[in-house]
Amino acid sequence: MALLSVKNVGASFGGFIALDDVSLQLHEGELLGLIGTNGAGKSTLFSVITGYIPKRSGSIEFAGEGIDNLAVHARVWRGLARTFQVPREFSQLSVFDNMMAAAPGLRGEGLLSLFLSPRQVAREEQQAAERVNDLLTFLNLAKVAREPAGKLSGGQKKLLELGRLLMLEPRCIMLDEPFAGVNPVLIEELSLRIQELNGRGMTVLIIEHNLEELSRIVPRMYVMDSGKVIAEGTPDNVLSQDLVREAYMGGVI
Ligand SMILES: Nc1ncnc2c1ncn2[C@@H]1O[C@H](COP(=O)(O)OP(=O)(O)OP(=O)(O)O)[C@@H](O)[C@H]1O
Repeated sequence: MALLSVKNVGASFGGFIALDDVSLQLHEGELLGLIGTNGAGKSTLFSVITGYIPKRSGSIEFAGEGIDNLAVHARVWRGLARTFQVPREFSQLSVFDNMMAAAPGLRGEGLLSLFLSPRQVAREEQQAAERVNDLLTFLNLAKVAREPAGKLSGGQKKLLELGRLLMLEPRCIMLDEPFAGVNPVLIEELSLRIQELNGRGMTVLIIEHNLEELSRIVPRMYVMDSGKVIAEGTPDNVLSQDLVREAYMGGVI
């Protein structure tokens, strides 16, 4: 069954058509790739799915329900969460505090906390801190937990971004170029973590320009060009198609 179903979606910026009749199915538990040349519309599609950019036509369903009218945060509550090409960490805050800031529903400093007992507030924070520590260990970031996030390498920032996403306890994660600006050792690390998450049942959709690494880990991918989906299938099948080879540098992939 499709967890995420994008049907005939169109989107434009002024008169420019960025998405033209795009359809895509992401199955529960799948690890799916989305590739395409610069400006093909991949990030725009992520933004439309997550509600950052309105669509002009078509429909989007998540877990069997239409989400077209939901705001960004309401889509996140349903379990749909994304990263951005450029990580958005709070550079002055520690890695640990960046993770804590992503914890949903912490009421320690909210008005609601006036009606909760201090013990209840402390328990919630304790639970979030335990989750942060578990995730930092999983992501191999425990050793830099007290460092300011701005000091991390490009790859560690991507791992932190993934961690902040996982704090939301999503059902489906959408990663926008997770390997961009990351050294080969950390690409391997990130790749393993993504595969491990998927092995535990997480549904994953990845936009990536590193076709070699992506092809190694995803069983299936879509290809976009000029706002349209031009191919779908296994990496070997897709990357050998003439239309795809033409889109990529006139035939050289
Ligand atoms: N906010 C915007 N306003 C106007 N045009 C935009 C906007 N965002 C994207 N575009 C245009 O829409 C097209 C698709 O952009 P998009 O970022 O979705 O492509 P992409 O496939 O993610 O590319 P890349 O791989 O380079 O990130 C591009 O021509 C881009 O210039």
